[in-house]
Amino acid sequence: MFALHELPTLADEGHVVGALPNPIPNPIALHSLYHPTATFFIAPTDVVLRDVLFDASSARGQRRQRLQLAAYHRAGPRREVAFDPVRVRAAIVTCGGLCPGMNTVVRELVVGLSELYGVRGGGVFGVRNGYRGFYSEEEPVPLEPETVEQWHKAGGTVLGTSRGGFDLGRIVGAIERHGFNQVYVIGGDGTMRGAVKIFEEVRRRRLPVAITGIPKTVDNDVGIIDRSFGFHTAVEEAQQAIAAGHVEAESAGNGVGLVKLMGRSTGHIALHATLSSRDVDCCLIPEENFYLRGAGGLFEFLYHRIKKNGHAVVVVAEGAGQGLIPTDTDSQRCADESGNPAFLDVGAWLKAELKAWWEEEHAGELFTVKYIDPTYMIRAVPANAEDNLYCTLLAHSAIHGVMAGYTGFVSGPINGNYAYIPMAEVAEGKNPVDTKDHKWAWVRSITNQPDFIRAGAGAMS
Ligand SMILES: Nc1ncnc2c1ncn2[C@@H]1O[C@H](COP(=O)(O)OP(=O)(O)O)[C@@H](O)[C@H]1O
Ligand SMILES: O=P(O)(O)OC[C@H]1O[C@](O)(COP(=O)(O)O)[C@@H](O)[C@@H]1O
Ligand SMILES: [Mg+2]
Repeated sequence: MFALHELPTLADEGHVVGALPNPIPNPIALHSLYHPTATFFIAPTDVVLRDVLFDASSARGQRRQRLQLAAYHRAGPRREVAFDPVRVRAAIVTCGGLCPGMNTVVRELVVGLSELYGVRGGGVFGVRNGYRGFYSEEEPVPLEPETVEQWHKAGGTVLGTSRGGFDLGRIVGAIERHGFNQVYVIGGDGTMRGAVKIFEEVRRRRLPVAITGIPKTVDNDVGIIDRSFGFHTAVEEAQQAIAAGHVEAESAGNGVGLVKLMGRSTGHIALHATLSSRDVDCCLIPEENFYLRGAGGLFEFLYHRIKKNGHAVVVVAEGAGQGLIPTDTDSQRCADESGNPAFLDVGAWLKAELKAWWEEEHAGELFTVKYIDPTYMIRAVPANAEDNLYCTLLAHSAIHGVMAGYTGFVSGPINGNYAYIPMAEVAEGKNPVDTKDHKWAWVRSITNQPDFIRAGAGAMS
Protein backbone atom coordinates (compact mmCIF):
# COMPACT_ATOMS: atom_id res chain seq x y z
CA MET A 1 0.00 0.00 0.00
CA PHE A 2 2.87 2.39 0.79
CA ALA A 3 6.11 2.88 -1.04
CA LEU A 4 8.28 3.32 2.03
CA HIS A 5 11.44 5.31 1.36
CA GLU A 6 13.82 3.22 3.42
CA LEU A 7 16.73 4.74 5.31
CA PRO A 8 20.24 3.42 5.51
CA THR A 9 21.30 2.31 8.98
CA LEU A 10 24.69 1.73 10.48
CA ALA A 11 23.66 -1.86 11.14
CA ASP A 12 23.31 -2.42 7.36
CA GLU A 13 27.05 -2.28 7.21
CA GLY A 14 27.39 -4.61 10.14
CA HIS A 15 28.88 -1.88 12.29
CA VAL A 16 29.00 -2.40 16.00
CA VAL A 17 27.93 1.10 16.87
CA GLY A 18 29.49 2.83 19.83
CA ALA A 19 30.77 -0.60 20.92
CA LEU A 20 27.21 -1.91 21.21
CA PRO A 21 26.70 -5.47 19.95
CA ASN A 22 22.91 -5.04 20.26
CA PRO A 23 20.54 -2.09 20.63
CA ILE A 24 19.92 -0.88 24.18
CA PRO A 25 16.81 0.70 25.71
CA ASN A 26 16.50 4.39 24.98
CA PRO A 27 18.04 6.27 27.92
CA ILE A 28 15.05 8.65 27.88
CA ALA A 29 12.96 5.76 29.23
CA LEU A 30 15.20 5.68 32.30
CA HIS A 31 15.12 9.40 32.94
CA SER A 32 14.48 10.05 36.61
CA LEU A 33 12.25 13.09 36.06
CA TYR A 34 10.50 12.20 32.84
CA HIS A 35 8.39 9.14 32.36
CA PRO A 36 7.53 8.61 28.71
CA THR A 37 3.88 7.93 27.98
CA ALA A 38 2.78 4.86 26.02
CA THR A 39 2.74 6.82 22.76
CA PHE A 40 6.06 8.62 23.30
CA PHE A 41 8.22 6.24 21.31
CA ILE A 42 7.87 6.05 17.55
CA ALA A 43 7.85 2.59 15.97
CA PRO A 44 9.94 1.94 12.85
CA THR A 45 6.63 1.14 11.14
CA ASP A 46 5.18 4.63 11.78
CA VAL A 47 5.18 6.52 8.50
CA VAL A 48 4.40 9.96 7.14
CA LEU A 49 2.78 10.21 3.71
CA ARG A 50 4.22 12.61 1.20
CA ASP A 51 1.02 13.41 -0.68
CA VAL A 52 -2.18 14.33 1.07
CA LEU A 53 -4.19 15.78 -1.81
CA PHE A 54 -6.11 13.42 -4.03
CA ASP A 55 -8.88 13.53 -6.55
CA ALA A 56 -11.66 11.52 -4.91
CA SER A 57 -13.84 11.54 -8.00
CA SER A 58 -12.88 8.16 -9.34
CA ALA A 59 -12.61 4.93 -7.40
CA ARG A 60 -10.15 3.60 -9.92
CA GLY A 61 -8.00 6.69 -9.56
CA GLN A 62 -8.03 6.31 -5.79
CA ARG A 63 -6.94 2.71 -6.01
CA ARG A 64 -4.13 3.63 -8.32
CA GLN A 65 -2.98 6.48 -6.11
CA ARG A 66 -3.05 4.33 -3.01
CA LEU A 67 -0.63 1.92 -4.58
CA GLN A 68 1.88 4.69 -5.16
CA LEU A 69 1.75 6.49 -1.84
CA ALA A 70 5.26 7.64 -1.01
CA ALA A 71 5.92 7.20 2.70
CA TYR A 72 8.80 8.16 4.98
CA HIS A 73 9.76 6.96 8.43
CA ARG A 74 8.20 9.18 11.07
CA ALA A 75 10.77 11.13 13.07
CA GLY A 76 11.04 10.81 16.83
CA PRO A 77 12.55 8.80 19.67
CA ARG A 78 12.85 5.05 19.23
CA ARG A 79 12.37 2.55 22.04
CA GLU A 80 15.87 1.22 21.46
CA VAL A 81 19.02 3.06 20.43
CA ALA A 82 22.13 1.96 18.59
CA PHE A 83 24.62 4.29 20.28
CA ASP A 84 26.00 4.01 23.75
CA PRO A 85 25.75 7.66 24.88
CA VAL A 86 29.08 7.35 26.69
CA ARG A 87 30.81 6.65 23.39
CA VAL A 88 29.14 9.32 21.28
CA ARG A 89 31.59 11.68 19.60
CA ALA A 90 29.50 14.12 17.61
CA ALA A 91 30.57 16.86 15.19
CA ILE A 92 28.32 19.78 14.22
CA VAL A 93 29.03 21.99 11.21
CA THR A 94 27.21 24.98 9.70
CA CYS A 95 27.69 25.67 5.96
CA GLY A 96 26.60 28.10 3.25
CA GLY A 97 24.87 31.47 3.64
CA LEU A 98 23.51 32.73 6.92
CA CYS A 99 19.99 31.91 7.96
CA PRO A 100 18.11 32.84 11.14
CA GLY A 101 18.12 29.91 13.55
CA MET A 102 21.48 28.30 12.78
CA ASN A 103 22.66 28.91 16.33
CA THR A 104 19.42 27.54 17.73
CA VAL A 105 19.88 24.25 15.89
CA VAL A 106 23.44 23.95 17.22
CA ARG A 107 22.29 24.81 20.73
CA GLU A 108 19.52 22.23 20.68
CA LEU A 109 21.79 19.53 19.25
CA VAL A 110 24.27 20.08 22.08
CA VAL A 111 21.67 20.35 24.83
CA GLY A 112 19.55 17.52 23.41
CA LEU A 113 22.44 15.08 23.10
CA SER A 114 23.50 15.89 26.63
CA GLU A 115 20.19 16.16 28.44
CA LEU A 116 17.95 13.77 26.49
CA TYR A 117 20.52 11.05 25.88
CA GLY A 118 23.17 11.68 28.52
CA VAL A 119 26.07 12.21 26.14
CA ARG A 120 28.94 13.02 28.41
CA GLY A 121 30.97 16.23 28.54
CA GLY A 122 33.56 16.38 25.79
CA GLY A 123 31.38 14.28 23.46
CA VAL A 124 30.14 17.06 21.16
CA PHE A 125 32.30 19.29 18.95
CA GLY A 126 31.69 22.29 16.73
CA VAL A 127 33.56 22.42 13.42
CA ARG A 128 34.65 25.97 12.57
CA ASN A 129 33.69 27.84 9.38
CA GLY A 130 31.87 25.25 7.32
CA TYR A 131 33.14 22.16 5.53
CA ARG A 132 36.68 23.53 5.24
CA GLY A 133 36.83 23.59 9.06
CA PHE A 134 37.15 19.81 9.12
CA TYR A 135 40.66 20.07 7.73
CA SER A 136 41.74 23.65 8.53
CA GLU A 137 44.23 24.53 11.22
CA GLU A 138 41.49 25.45 13.67
CA GLU A 139 40.63 22.41 15.72
CA PRO A 140 36.97 21.53 16.40
CA VAL A 141 35.81 23.15 19.63
CA PRO A 142 34.18 21.14 22.43
CA LEU A 143 30.58 22.27 22.99
CA GLU A 144 28.88 21.89 26.35
CA PRO A 145 25.30 22.89 27.28
CA GLU A 146 26.72 25.80 29.27
CA THR A 147 28.71 27.02 26.25
CA VAL A 148 25.69 27.23 23.98
CA GLU A 149 23.04 28.21 26.49
CA GLN A 150 22.38 31.69 25.05
CA TRP A 151 23.19 30.98 21.40
CA HIS A 152 19.57 30.92 20.23
CA LYS A 153 19.37 34.64 20.89
CA ALA A 154 22.10 35.47 18.39
CA GLY A 155 21.90 35.87 14.63
CA GLY A 156 24.45 34.33 12.27
CA THR A 157 26.39 31.28 13.33
CA VAL A 158 28.80 31.29 16.25
CA LEU A 159 30.60 28.31 14.73
CA GLY A 160 31.18 30.27 11.54
CA THR A 161 30.32 29.27 7.99
CA SER A 162 31.77 29.46 4.49
CA ARG A 163 31.14 28.69 0.87
CA GLY A 164 33.40 26.40 -1.14
CA GLY A 165 36.13 24.38 0.55
CA PHE A 166 34.54 21.01 -0.02
CA ASP A 167 37.48 18.60 -0.09
CA LEU A 168 35.89 15.18 0.32
CA GLY A 169 39.03 13.19 1.05
CA ARG A 170 40.25 15.62 3.69
CA ILE A 171 36.82 15.98 5.29
CA VAL A 172 36.32 12.23 5.69
CA GLY A 173 39.96 11.86 6.74
CA ALA A 174 39.34 14.41 9.49
CA ILE A 175 36.16 12.65 10.62
CA GLU A 176 38.16 9.46 10.93
CA ARG A 177 41.14 11.12 12.63
CA HIS A 178 38.97 12.88 15.22
CA GLY A 179 37.02 9.70 15.88
CA PHE A 180 33.67 11.32 15.17
CA ASN A 181 30.84 8.78 14.98
CA GLN A 182 27.96 11.24 14.49
CA VAL A 183 28.08 14.18 12.05
CA TYR A 184 25.33 16.80 12.04
CA VAL A 185 25.46 18.97 8.90
CA ILE A 186 23.45 22.19 8.90
CA GLY A 187 23.19 23.68 5.43
CA GLY A 188 21.25 24.30 2.27
CA ASP A 189 20.96 22.58 -1.10
CA GLY A 190 24.69 22.74 -1.83
CA THR A 191 25.57 21.50 1.64
CA MET A 192 23.19 18.56 1.29
CA ARG A 193 24.82 17.57 -2.01
CA GLY A 194 28.15 17.59 -0.17
CA ALA A 195 26.72 15.62 2.76
CA VAL A 196 25.55 12.88 0.38
CA LYS A 197 29.13 12.58 -0.88
CA ILE A 198 30.45 12.39 2.69
CA PHE A 199 27.86 9.71 3.49
CA GLU A 200 28.89 7.69 0.43
CA GLU A 201 32.59 8.03 1.15
CA VAL A 202 32.10 7.06 4.81
CA ARG A 203 30.26 3.95 3.57
CA ARG A 204 32.98 3.19 1.07
CA ARG A 205 35.57 3.33 3.84
CA ARG A 206 33.27 1.28 6.08
CA LEU A 207 33.44 3.82 8.89
CA PRO A 208 30.92 3.51 11.75
CA VAL A 209 29.76 7.12 11.36
CA ALA A 210 26.17 8.39 11.08
CA ILE A 211 25.69 11.44 8.83
CA THR A 212 22.56 13.57 9.05
CA GLY A 213 21.47 16.83 7.48
CA ILE A 214 19.39 19.64 8.92
CA PRO A 215 18.21 21.73 5.96
CA LYS A 216 19.03 25.42 6.21
CA THR A 217 18.26 27.94 3.53
CA VAL A 218 16.75 31.34 3.85
CA ASP A 219 15.61 31.03 0.22
CA ASN A 220 13.48 27.97 1.11
CA ASP A 221 14.86 26.21 -1.95
CA VAL A 222 15.17 22.75 -0.41
CA GLY A 223 12.59 20.28 -1.70
CA ILE A 224 10.24 17.75 -0.07
CA ILE A 225 10.08 19.39 3.39
CA ASP A 226 7.36 21.94 4.13
CA ARG A 227 9.80 24.81 4.56
CA SER A 228 13.30 25.50 5.81
CA PHE A 229 13.98 27.14 9.17
CA GLY A 230 14.65 30.88 9.20
CA PHE A 231 12.46 31.46 6.19
CA HIS A 232 9.55 32.87 8.19
CA THR A 233 11.89 35.15 10.15
CA ALA A 234 13.30 36.49 6.87
CA VAL A 235 9.80 37.12 5.51
CA GLU A 236 8.96 38.99 8.71
CA GLU A 237 12.11 41.11 8.46
CA ALA A 238 11.36 41.91 4.82
CA GLN A 239 8.18 43.67 5.94
CA GLN A 240 10.21 46.58 7.26
CA ALA A 241 11.89 47.11 3.91
CA ILE A 242 8.58 46.96 2.06
CA ALA A 243 6.96 49.33 4.54
CA ALA A 244 9.86 51.78 4.08
CA GLY A 245 9.58 51.50 0.29
CA HIS A 246 5.87 52.22 0.60
CA VAL A 247 6.37 55.26 2.82
CA GLU A 248 9.04 56.67 0.50
CA ALA A 249 6.89 56.10 -2.58
CA GLU A 250 3.75 57.51 -0.98
CA SER A 251 5.53 60.64 0.16
CA ALA A 252 6.89 61.50 -3.27
CA GLY A 253 5.02 62.71 -6.34
CA ASN A 254 4.69 59.70 -8.65
CA GLY A 255 6.93 57.63 -6.42
CA VAL A 256 8.06 54.06 -6.91
CA GLY A 257 9.39 52.01 -4.00
CA LEU A 258 11.58 49.22 -5.28
CA VAL A 259 12.63 46.47 -2.85
CA LYS A 260 15.01 43.65 -3.75
CA LEU A 261 14.72 40.51 -1.64
CA MET A 262 16.82 37.37 -1.50
CA GLY A 263 15.99 34.41 -3.63
CA ARG A 264 18.73 33.16 -5.90
CA SER A 265 16.64 30.81 -7.98
CA THR A 266 13.40 30.77 -6.05
CA GLY A 267 11.02 33.60 -5.24
CA HIS A 268 9.55 32.27 -2.00
CA ILE A 269 10.68 35.20 0.17
CA ALA A 270 9.37 37.77 -2.34
CA LEU A 271 6.11 35.87 -2.72
CA HIS A 272 5.46 35.45 1.00
CA ALA A 273 6.56 38.99 1.82
CA THR A 274 4.18 40.29 -0.85
CA LEU A 275 1.26 38.22 0.39
CA SER A 276 1.75 39.33 3.97
CA SER A 277 2.40 43.01 3.26
CA ARG A 278 -0.45 44.17 0.98
CA ASP A 279 1.58 47.31 0.12
CA VAL A 280 3.06 45.61 -2.92
CA ASP A 281 1.78 46.41 -6.42
CA CYS A 282 3.95 43.98 -8.32
CA CYS A 283 6.07 40.98 -7.30
CA LEU A 284 8.75 39.72 -9.70
CA ILE A 285 10.26 36.27 -9.14
CA PRO A 286 12.79 34.10 -11.02
CA GLU A 287 10.15 31.51 -11.88
CA GLU A 288 8.01 33.98 -13.86
CA ASN A 289 9.33 35.88 -16.88
CA PHE A 290 8.44 39.53 -17.29
CA TYR A 291 9.12 42.37 -19.68
CA LEU A 292 9.30 46.10 -19.20
CA ARG A 293 8.02 48.01 -22.22
CA GLY A 294 4.97 47.69 -24.44
CA ALA A 295 1.40 46.56 -23.92
CA GLY A 296 1.01 44.28 -20.90
CA GLY A 297 4.49 45.12 -19.66
CA LEU A 298 5.67 46.28 -16.24
CA PHE A 299 5.94 49.95 -17.10
CA GLU A 300 2.47 50.22 -18.58
CA PHE A 301 1.08 48.58 -15.44
CA LEU A 302 3.07 50.84 -13.11
CA TYR A 303 1.97 53.93 -14.99
CA HIS A 304 -1.68 53.09 -14.37
CA ARG A 305 -1.02 52.34 -10.70
CA ILE A 306 0.88 55.59 -10.24
CA LYS A 307 -1.90 57.54 -11.93
CA LYS A 308 -4.52 55.79 -9.77
CA ASN A 309 -2.77 55.77 -6.37
CA GLY A 310 -0.01 58.34 -6.77
CA HIS A 311 2.66 55.72 -6.12
CA ALA A 312 3.60 52.04 -6.58
CA VAL A 313 5.69 49.43 -4.79
CA VAL A 314 7.63 46.70 -6.61
CA VAL A 315 9.23 43.71 -4.91
CA VAL A 316 11.82 41.87 -6.97
CA ALA A 317 13.63 38.66 -6.04
CA GLU A 318 17.36 38.83 -6.72
CA GLY A 319 17.25 36.03 -9.28
CA ALA A 320 14.40 37.55 -11.30
CA GLY A 321 14.91 39.06 -14.76
CA GLN A 322 18.52 37.96 -15.06
CA GLY A 323 18.07 37.24 -18.76
CA LEU A 324 16.98 40.83 -19.37
CA ILE A 325 20.00 42.56 -17.85
CA PRO A 326 22.63 43.41 -20.44
CA THR A 327 26.17 42.43 -19.57
CA ASP A 328 29.31 43.48 -21.40
CA THR A 329 31.47 40.53 -20.55
CA ASP A 330 30.79 36.93 -19.64
CA SER A 331 33.06 37.36 -16.63
CA GLN A 332 30.40 39.52 -15.01
CA ARG A 333 28.23 36.45 -14.73
CA CYS A 334 30.56 34.56 -12.45
CA ALA A 335 29.99 32.07 -9.66
CA ASP A 336 30.72 32.13 -5.95
CA GLU A 337 33.14 29.75 -4.22
CA SER A 338 30.47 27.06 -3.97
CA GLY A 339 29.73 27.28 -7.67
CA ASN A 340 26.44 29.15 -7.20
CA PRO A 341 25.76 31.75 -9.90
CA ALA A 342 26.54 35.29 -8.75
CA PHE A 343 23.73 37.40 -10.10
CA LEU A 344 23.70 40.85 -11.62
CA ASP A 345 21.90 43.47 -9.52
CA VAL A 346 18.35 43.35 -10.83
CA GLY A 347 17.34 46.16 -8.44
CA ALA A 348 19.93 48.68 -9.66
CA TRP A 349 19.15 47.75 -13.27
CA LEU A 350 15.41 48.13 -12.76
CA LYS A 351 15.86 51.49 -11.05
CA ALA A 352 17.89 52.78 -14.01
CA GLU A 353 15.36 51.40 -16.49
CA LEU A 354 12.46 53.00 -14.61
CA LYS A 355 14.15 56.38 -14.67
CA ALA A 356 15.02 56.10 -18.36
CA TRP A 357 11.45 55.08 -19.22
CA TRP A 358 9.90 57.99 -17.35
CA GLU A 359 12.34 60.41 -18.90
CA GLU A 360 11.49 59.06 -22.37
CA GLU A 361 7.72 59.01 -22.00
CA HIS A 362 6.76 61.45 -19.24
CA ALA A 363 9.56 64.01 -19.20
CA GLY A 364 8.71 67.05 -17.11
CA GLU A 365 6.45 65.13 -14.74
CA LEU A 366 7.71 64.55 -11.23
CA PHE A 367 9.08 61.03 -10.68
CA THR A 368 11.05 59.32 -7.92
CA VAL A 369 12.39 55.79 -7.51
CA LYS A 370 13.63 54.73 -4.08
CA TYR A 371 15.55 51.48 -4.24
CA ILE A 372 15.90 49.49 -1.02
CA ASP A 373 18.21 46.49 -0.86
CA PRO A 374 17.87 44.89 2.59
CA THR A 375 19.70 41.74 1.43
CA TYR A 376 21.67 40.76 4.51
CA MET A 377 19.35 42.49 6.99
CA ILE A 378 16.66 39.88 6.52
CA ARG A 379 18.91 36.92 7.22
CA ALA A 380 21.47 38.25 9.73
CA VAL A 381 18.96 38.32 12.57
CA PRO A 382 18.09 35.89 15.36
CA ALA A 383 15.25 33.49 14.63
CA ASN A 384 11.77 34.58 15.66
CA ALA A 385 9.81 32.52 18.20
CA GLU A 386 8.25 30.25 15.58
CA ASP A 387 11.58 29.50 13.91
CA ASN A 388 13.24 28.89 17.29
CA LEU A 389 10.56 26.34 18.05
CA TYR A 390 10.99 24.79 14.61
CA CYS A 391 14.79 24.61 14.99
CA THR A 392 14.36 22.82 18.31
CA LEU A 393 12.11 20.16 16.77
CA LEU A 394 14.48 19.71 13.83
CA ALA A 395 17.47 19.26 16.13
CA HIS A 396 15.66 16.80 18.36
CA SER A 397 14.40 14.84 15.35
CA ALA A 398 17.95 14.60 14.03
CA ILE A 399 19.30 13.36 17.38
CA HIS A 400 16.58 10.73 17.77
CA GLY A 401 17.24 9.43 14.25
CA VAL A 402 20.99 9.23 14.67
CA MET A 403 20.79 7.65 18.11
CA ALA A 404 18.47 5.03 16.60
CA GLY A 405 21.24 4.18 14.13
CA TYR A 406 19.84 5.78 10.98
CA THR A 407 22.30 7.52 8.69
CA GLY A 408 22.25 9.42 5.38
CA PHE A 409 18.98 11.12 6.22
CA VAL A 410 17.49 14.59 6.62
CA SER A 411 14.84 15.52 9.19
CA GLY A 412 11.97 17.74 8.27
CA PRO A 413 8.23 18.24 8.32
CA ILE A 414 6.11 16.86 5.49
CA ASN A 415 2.58 18.19 5.63
CA GLY A 416 3.21 19.15 9.26
CA ASN A 417 4.52 15.77 10.42
CA TYR A 418 8.22 15.27 11.07
CA ALA A 419 9.86 12.63 8.92
CA TYR A 420 13.23 11.14 8.03
CA ILE A 421 13.98 11.53 4.34
CA PRO A 422 16.90 9.87 2.53
CA MET A 423 19.48 12.62 2.13
CA ALA A 424 19.98 12.01 -1.60
CA GLU A 425 16.31 12.75 -2.24
CA VAL A 426 16.53 16.09 -0.47
CA ALA A 427 19.80 16.97 -2.21
CA GLU A 428 18.27 16.28 -5.61
CA GLY A 429 14.93 17.92 -4.91
CA LYS A 430 14.37 21.56 -5.81
CA ASN A 431 11.63 23.75 -4.50
CA PRO A 432 10.72 26.37 -7.08
CA VAL A 433 7.61 28.47 -6.73
CA ASP A 434 4.92 26.65 -8.68
CA THR A 435 3.44 29.47 -10.71
CA LYS A 436 0.59 27.18 -11.78
CA ASP A 437 -0.38 26.67 -8.15
CA HIS A 438 -2.76 28.61 -5.91
CA LYS A 439 -0.12 30.52 -4.00
CA TRP A 440 1.04 32.41 -7.06
CA ALA A 441 -2.60 32.93 -8.04
CA TRP A 442 -3.13 34.51 -4.61
CA VAL A 443 -0.29 36.92 -5.26
CA ARG A 444 -1.79 37.87 -8.60
CA SER A 445 -5.24 38.30 -7.07
CA ILE A 446 -3.80 40.64 -4.42
CA THR A 447 -1.59 42.71 -6.70
CA ASN A 448 -3.62 42.38 -9.90
CA GLN A 449 -0.29 42.53 -11.69
CA PRO A 450 0.00 41.50 -15.35
CA ASP A 451 0.73 37.92 -16.34
CA PHE A 452 3.41 39.17 -18.75
CA ILE A 453 2.13 37.10 -21.61
CA ARG A 454 2.19 39.22 -24.74
CA ALA A 455 -1.04 39.15 -26.69
CA GLY A 456 -0.82 36.47 -29.36
CA ALA A 457 2.41 35.03 -27.97
CA GLY A 458 3.62 32.66 -25.27
CA ALA A 459 5.39 33.82 -22.11
CA MET A 460 8.34 36.01 -23.01
CA SER A 461 11.29 37.33 -21.18
N1 LIG B 1 27.57 19.68 -5.47
C1 LIG B 1 28.29 19.80 -4.36
N2 LIG B 1 29.09 18.80 -3.94
C2 LIG B 1 29.81 18.91 -2.82
N3 LIG B 1 29.81 20.01 -2.04
C3 LIG B 1 29.05 21.04 -2.39
C4 LIG B 1 28.26 21.01 -3.58
N4 LIG B 1 27.60 22.19 -3.68
C5 LIG B 1 27.99 22.92 -2.60
N5 LIG B 1 28.87 22.23 -1.85
C6 LIG B 1 29.50 22.70 -0.62
O1 LIG B 1 28.51 22.95 0.38
C7 LIG B 1 28.85 24.12 1.13
C8 LIG B 1 27.74 25.11 1.10
O2 LIG B 1 27.22 25.27 -0.21
P1 LIG B 1 26.51 26.61 -0.65
O3 LIG B 1 25.95 26.36 -2.01
O4 LIG B 1 27.44 27.77 -0.51
O5 LIG B 1 25.38 26.87 0.41
P2 LIG B 1 24.02 26.12 0.73
O6 LIG B 1 24.36 24.78 1.24
O7 LIG B 1 23.42 26.97 1.75
O8 LIG B 1 23.25 26.07 -0.56
C9 LIG B 1 30.14 24.65 0.54
O9 LIG B 1 31.20 24.21 1.34
C10 LIG B 1 30.20 24.02 -0.83
O10 LIG B 1 31.53 23.82 -1.29
O1 LIG C 1 26.66 36.89 -0.22
P1 LIG C 1 26.41 35.44 0.07
O2 LIG C 1 26.81 35.04 1.43
O3 LIG C 1 26.97 34.55 -1.00
O4 LIG C 1 24.86 35.22 0.09
C1 LIG C 1 23.99 35.58 -0.92
C2 LIG C 1 23.08 34.46 -1.29
O5 LIG C 1 22.69 33.70 -0.18
C3 LIG C 1 21.37 33.27 -0.32
O6 LIG C 1 20.69 33.68 0.82
C4 LIG C 1 21.23 31.79 -0.49
O7 LIG C 1 22.15 31.17 0.33
P2 LIG C 1 22.08 29.65 0.71
O8 LIG C 1 21.88 28.85 -0.54
O9 LIG C 1 23.37 29.43 1.36
O10 LIG C 1 20.93 29.52 1.66
C5 LIG C 1 20.84 33.86 -1.60
O11 LIG C 1 19.57 34.36 -1.48
C6 LIG C 1 21.85 34.90 -1.93
O12 LIG C 1 22.06 34.93 -3.29
MG1 LIG D 1 21.90 27.21 -1.71
